Parts: sequence; C-alpha cells; structure tokens
Amino acid sequence: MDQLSPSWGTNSNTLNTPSQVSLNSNSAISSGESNQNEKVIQPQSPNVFKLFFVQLWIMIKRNFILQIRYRKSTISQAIAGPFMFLLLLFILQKADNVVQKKAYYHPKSYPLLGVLQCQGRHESSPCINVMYTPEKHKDIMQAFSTNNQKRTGQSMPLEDVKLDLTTRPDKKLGIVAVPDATFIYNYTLNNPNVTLFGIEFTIEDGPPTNYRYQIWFNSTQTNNNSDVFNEQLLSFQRGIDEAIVTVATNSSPGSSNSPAMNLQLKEWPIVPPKTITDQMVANLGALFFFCAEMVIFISILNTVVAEKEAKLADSLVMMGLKKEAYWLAYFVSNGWLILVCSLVICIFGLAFDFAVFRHTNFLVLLITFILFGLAMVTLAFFITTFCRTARVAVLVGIFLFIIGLIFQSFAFSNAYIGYIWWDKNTSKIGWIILIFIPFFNFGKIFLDMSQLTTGKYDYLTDTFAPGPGFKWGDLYNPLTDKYLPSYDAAGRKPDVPAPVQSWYLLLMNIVLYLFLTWYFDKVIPDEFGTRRSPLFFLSPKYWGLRISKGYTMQSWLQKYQKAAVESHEGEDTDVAAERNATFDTDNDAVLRIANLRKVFRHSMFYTSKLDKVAVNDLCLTLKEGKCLALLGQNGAGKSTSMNILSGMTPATSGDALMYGLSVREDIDSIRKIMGVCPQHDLLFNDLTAREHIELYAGIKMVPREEIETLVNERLAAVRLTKVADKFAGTYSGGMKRRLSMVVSTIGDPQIIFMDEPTTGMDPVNRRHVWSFIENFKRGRVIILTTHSMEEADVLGDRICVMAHGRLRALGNAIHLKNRFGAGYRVSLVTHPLDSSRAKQLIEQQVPDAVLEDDSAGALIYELPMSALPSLPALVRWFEENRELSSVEEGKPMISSWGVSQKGLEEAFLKL
Ligand SMILES: Nc1ncnc2c1ncn2[C@@H]1O[C@H](COP(=O)(O)OP(=O)(O)OP(=O)(O)O)[C@@H](O)[C@H]1O
Repeated sequence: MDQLSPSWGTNSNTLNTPSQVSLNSNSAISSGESNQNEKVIQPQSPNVFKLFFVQLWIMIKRNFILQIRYRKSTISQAIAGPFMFLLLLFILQKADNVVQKKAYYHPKSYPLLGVLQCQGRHESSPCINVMYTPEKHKDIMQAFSTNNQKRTGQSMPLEDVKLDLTTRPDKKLGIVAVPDATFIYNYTLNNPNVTLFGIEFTIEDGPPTNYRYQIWFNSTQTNNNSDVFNEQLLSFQRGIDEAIVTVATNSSPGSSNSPAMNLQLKEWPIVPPKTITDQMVANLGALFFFCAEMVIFISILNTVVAEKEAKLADSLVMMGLKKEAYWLAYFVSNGWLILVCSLVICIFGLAFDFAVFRHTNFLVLLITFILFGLAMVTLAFFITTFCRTARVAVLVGIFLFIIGLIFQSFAFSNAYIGYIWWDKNTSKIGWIILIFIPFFNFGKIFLDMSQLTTGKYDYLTDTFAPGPGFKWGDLYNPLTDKYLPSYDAAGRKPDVPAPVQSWYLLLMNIVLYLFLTWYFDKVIPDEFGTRRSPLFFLSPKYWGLRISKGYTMQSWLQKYQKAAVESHEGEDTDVAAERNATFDTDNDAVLRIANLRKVFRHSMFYTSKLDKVAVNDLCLTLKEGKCLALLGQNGAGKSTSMNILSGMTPATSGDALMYGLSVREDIDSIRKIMGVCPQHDLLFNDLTAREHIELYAGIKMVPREEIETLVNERLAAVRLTKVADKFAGTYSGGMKRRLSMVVSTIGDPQIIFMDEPTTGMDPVNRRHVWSFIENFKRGRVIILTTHSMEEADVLGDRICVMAHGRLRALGNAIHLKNRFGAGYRVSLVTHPLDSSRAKQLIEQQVPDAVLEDDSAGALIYELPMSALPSLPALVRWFEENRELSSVEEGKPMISSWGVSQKGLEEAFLKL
C-alpha cells in the first residue's frame, strides 16, 4: 500500500492514535476472572453531564443552522403565520363592530295580515283551516271568512260537511262546524297536524254582553313552522274579534261600512350601543391563537419524522448521540420559535387594540402563550414516536388540528359553555381526561382573561361596564361571581379554579409529554426492530450505575458455545477452524462474533416457511490492526451482519464481543468506540461537509481546538476540500460516499463498520480512500463489505466470503486464491470448424487442462497448479504453430490466444 500513501500526513495524531479509549490487557470492568489475552476497552467516560451538554449544544447549533437555512419556513412558523391569524381576527372584530353599531336601529312597522290557508305535509295536502263549535255562531264565522278573504285573497268558506272522529279530510276544508269541544279535542288527537285552528264559543244566549271564546292552536306547527312570532294566531284572534263586532253591530261583512280592525306591528327601536365590545376576540380568540401555534406543531411533526424516516436520527444515535440531547435540542430550538411566535401574538394583539391584550398584564399574556406553545411542541414530540413516515405524521397533525378547531369552537365559544367543564360541581371524569390536552387548559385561562378585560354592555341601562383588567395578582384568585355566567334562574354561578391552575396544568403537559416522548422513543420498536424493554429504566445499567458487566469472557464464551450448533455439515475446514477459534480463550482477537443469527420473521406471531434466515450462525474473530473484508453476492447477509454488529438490528441469537463489550449488553458503550459508514449515505442535505464533520465531532466529544485541524485533514484525505462549504445535497454519489466514509472515522473510533464504502467512486478517488483506510486501521479494527474483489484484495487482511447467511470461506487473499482460485487460464480463438482439432492438440500438450468453456470456437481452459510445469511448453507451442492453417483457406487455425493467472474473483465465483 505504500505506493498509495497520500500527501495528507499519515503521521497525524488524530489519524493514527485512537484517543477516546484506554486499553487494558486485562479487564478493567469485568468483575470476574479474565484471560490474559483479552484486550478490553474501557470507553473513556467523559463526565456524563459534560457529554450531555456538549451534545446538546452541538445539536442546538445544528438545528439553528437548519432553521436559518430554511428561513422562509422558520419565519412563516414564528412570525408570518401568527400574524396572519391575528390579522384575520382583527378583520372579523372590525366587521363585528360595524354589525354592533347598526344593530336594530328604528325598524319599520308592518300590517298584520289575515289567516293564510292551512298546509298539510305538502302544500296540496288535505287539512282543515278552522273547526268551530257551537254551530249557532255560524254568522260570526261567516263574517270572519268574508273579512279574511278580503285581506288575504284566499277563500276559506264555511263547509257543509259532517266530520267523524277517525276520518281525515280528503281535500282542503275551510271552516267546519263540529258538535262540541270534546269533538275538537278527540279529533285532533286522532288526526294530528290536520287542523290549523279550533274555536269554542261560550257566549250566553240573549243580547250578548260578554263575549267569550277559546282558541286551539298548534304552537310548533303554526303555519308550517314559519310563524315564529305567532302572527297567524294574532291574526285569527283579530279576525274573530272583528267578526264579533260586525255581527254585534248588524253590519254587512265585507261592505264599506263594516267595522275593521287594522293592526300595525312594529318592533322596539334600539339605540346602537355607545361602546362597542370586543366580543369577537373574547369568543374566538382561543380558537385563533390555537391556530397560530399549530403551524409550529405541524412543522415539528413533519421535520422530526422525516428525519426518522431518512434514518438520519439513527445515524446520529449510532455515532453516540444521546437521544435525551436530541429531544432537548429540538425542545430548545422550537422553544425559541415559540417565544418569537408568542411575542408576535402579544405585540400584534396590542397593535390591533384587542381589549384582552390591552387590559391584561403583558407578562401574564406572554407566559400563557409560551406555556401553551411549549405544551403543543412536546405533544408533537410525543406523536412523532408513533409515526414512521412524515406523510402519516402530517396527516395525524392535520387530524388533530381539525379536532382542536372543533373542540375550541365548541368548548370555548362562550363563557357559559367554557366554564361548565371547569365547574367543580360538574362531573370530574371529563375534566380529568381533558386536562391532558394543552388547548383545553389554554382555553380556560384565556376565558378568565377575556371575562376580566372585555367588559359588558347593559342594554337595559345603555351603559358599558369595562372589565377591571387582568393583573398579575388575579392569577391566584378565582374569578368573582360578577364575572361568571349564571347557570340557572336562581343565578347559580360555577365554582371555578384560579387562573394560575391552567399554568400548572400546561407545565404538567410539558413535563408529561417530554417524559412520554423519552419513554416511547425507547420502547417502540424502530424500523429495524430495535427497542428497549418496557422496564428499561429499572436497570441500573441504563443509568450508568453498573459497576460489574455481569459477565466475564469465560462466562460469555461458555454461554454462546453452549448455544452453538453442533454439526455444520459440509462446512469448509477454515470456517470450522474459525468456529473453534472463536471459543478459544487463548485467541487474542478483539472482535469475536459467536453464533450470530438473524431471522426476519414473516409474522410476529408464528414461524413460517417465509421466514428469512439472513445470518446463519456466524462465527468470526478479528485481531487489532486488521481489516476484515466481507464478500458475498447480493442478499448474502453482509449488511445484516454489519447492522447487528453496529447495534442497528437486534440479533435473533448469538452475540459479538468487541474489546470485551457485548453487542447485546453494552451497545451504548460500544457506540462510544464505534464508527459506522452505512450502505446508504445518511447525510443532511442542507449541511456542508464541514458542518457534518463539526456535528459528528461534537457528538464524539472531539476537543474543540482539534476540530478545525480534523476537518481540514479528513476532507483533504478524501479530496473534498474544494467542496467543504457546499451543501451535501448538491454532491455527486461518489462525493457523498467519501463524506460518509470520513464521518465514520470521526472521534477516532476503535471499530469501524463500512458497508460498501467505495460504491460509486471513480478509480482515482477509490484509491485515495483505500489508502486512507489502510493507514487508519492501525491500532483499530475495520470491517467492511464490498463487491469489489480488488478492494477486498487490497484492504482485507482477512477476507470472508458469505453466501445464504453462512460463512463459506475465509483467510487472506493469497490463501483464498491458492485454495479456490489458484492456477492459470488459457484462452484461444479458433474458427468453429477448427475447434475440435485445436482441442485435440491442446490436450496433447497439457493433459491436465480442463475445458471450461467452448462457445463458437472460443475455448477457455483451466490449468490447475499441477499443470504448471507444462505451461512454458504450451506457450512455446502457440508461438511455433502460428502458421497452422485453418480449414478456411488463407486463415490461421488459432487467430489469437492468451494466458492469465487466476485471482480472487475466480475464487469468489467458484465459491
Ligand atoms: N428488514 C428485512 N426484512 C426481511 N428480510 C430482510 C430484511 N433485511 C434484509 N432481509 C433479507 O435478508 C437477506 C440478507 O440481506 P442483506 O441486506 O444482509 O444482504 P447483503 O449481503 O448485504 O446484500 P447486498 O450486497 O445486496 O447489500 C436478503 O435476502 C434480504 O432480502
């Protein structure tokens, strides 16, 4: 590899010396006995708090850079969005003010009409206009009919029919005489909604001095429900009175001198209120401010889940990022957005002169909006733990938004409904459920504020009583009865808690959802099925309190040796020897993979033929300073093995020990000494190469003063210096790969996993990367997968060939070539008709030659090592017999020939 040595200073400290770990020749953390050969690592445990705060800081910085990069989105979330909602509220409020000013100003009077024709279910349905009794007052009804027709133009004649109790009319009837009041009563019971009016006269015989009658009417069905003020009833009564006067004065109904009662109706004039109230803001404010903060809520769902979907969050965790720092950084970077958003709401609320804002203590307003915003932020975090794709997350967000809109507009549309939920005398169950919804708690305190600030207009006295305002001290006192709505005629007021309780509940929401996010993020399986036990927090190890590892090398070996599959029929001898070496305590390997197995289950609940055994009892060891190259066709199980070793996928059985740390038990510690270059580039499109290295260097706790040198050195090593400040999203495939490769080496990890690190690179850059890897592996362990035989040949101190999840062969390149690919290949081209003669001649020269291919005269022979002595004679024979003529006249029998040495590729193909 010396010829590949690059010019970027291989003697650099950061490149050659793993600085994050200390190595011991025997266990420093094992409690039990340990073998002398075991090289155990004690990941330097920087102060846990320091690590946390450094990672937190670097993540906040990253989020901040991205917020600046996406400045349009950031501004629309924190400033433009809230402003738009406030502006809309302002416009609505102004429109409402105009309506309030014009309210009922001097309405016009209008005449009372006559009684209109009855209507059944349909306009033409049979019905009876009037039933009257006794029949002797026919003259009054006749006068009524005549006057009414004059007023309405509709005929309502006296009918000459006899009704019986059960028969409905078969046409529209005008005025019908019936036997008595009992008949009216029973008929309408038997035939509901048929008769418009009934009238029973009780006028004494003789000269009438006392006119008495009773009108029957249907209060809900009066004139098909359209007569809400009962003008028809009034009209009927007026018609009857008019008819009585007509009869009493012996006038001729309908004639010009008959008495007429012409009634005019007019509503009271109302003076417009002197003071316009901010009722619109009081009623709809909670809804609009909820919408203003929902923009950030939905953006969080999208951003966080998109990052999860692209596996960028996994990549950060693989490089050792604490998830606590990840979430807290998001909390902080969204927290400042909420702060700006709350300030915008408060400032524009004042600018738009909303009474709630004008008369409420500014700090109370600001803190309320901040707490509400933060509670919504943490609720969004919690939801992201259940979503795997950004599309689903945004749909969930929109769904919640709609629910919130409906809820806010129903639950807090006015004080009367709003306070029902908070009244200590109503059932607690609903309240207990609802206090976990931030907008419910926000709605209450906003209601308190508007009750104390909006003021009330009293129409009776035409006076406006302004609210006393909401001062800081009002937080701690429940609203007095004066500002609470009455719940019954007796004036019962709701018994509601002090406004500050909403703050406490919002704080509870923030803490609760942060906690639930932290918990569910760990226990809900990710895409690879990795998750912690639901009771992980009970384990002292989680809290870094374990003094003993709980296993020693011996116990670990015993455990996995016991579980080893006894017989592996047809297993290659090298593979079998490796299996034994894995459990050999004298082996000084720093990486031991013991019976590693991964089955991808088709169903969660049962085993099936469709289950896929991706890795099948893999046993492997590797010494320090070595590079292991994993070869194998597509689907052989290489990436799955790498994913298990890097802690991304849980193994079905088996384990691996790296520097004395178990993948199953100590993945958090392993991550401190591990670097991963995954198969697919996990890069942030909107960060530059320099920012990537700075980010991961921060996560890996590289001292700040070394970062600059590290960035320059590593980018130069993979020839990315010129594009160091360009966004990774603009890179070509090969450039992205080189950056991913460099990222995996940050923090000088002891173990590096590289899944096809040079895919898509041109030959020049590939050689630079090889040379980088070759120099970097000193004192470390590198495991890489590749499809390039050349790469495996150049880099692999050990080469393993995998097929169908199993190890098929292993050893260094020379060993594999000798075992599976040794020998030479002779190829010659003849005329097809000459091929059998050529075959004869060749086989005479080299009897051991094996014909590998014969297609249309192109012959390929394999020469085993035993045939090597005959090779010079064969070459001489080719030279000497150039002139052998073909069956085709004028042409040589052998038009061309060649001899080549077989290599790793042949070995691979053979395997
Ligand atoms: N999440 C999964 N669910 C089900 N089967 C899987 C899953 N991941 C991998 N497999 C299967 O496991 C087998 C091994 O896959 P793996 O990706 O490890 O192969 P590989 O050797 O890395 O292939 P390549 O060279 O194409 O990357 C394949 O048959 C694959 O289909």
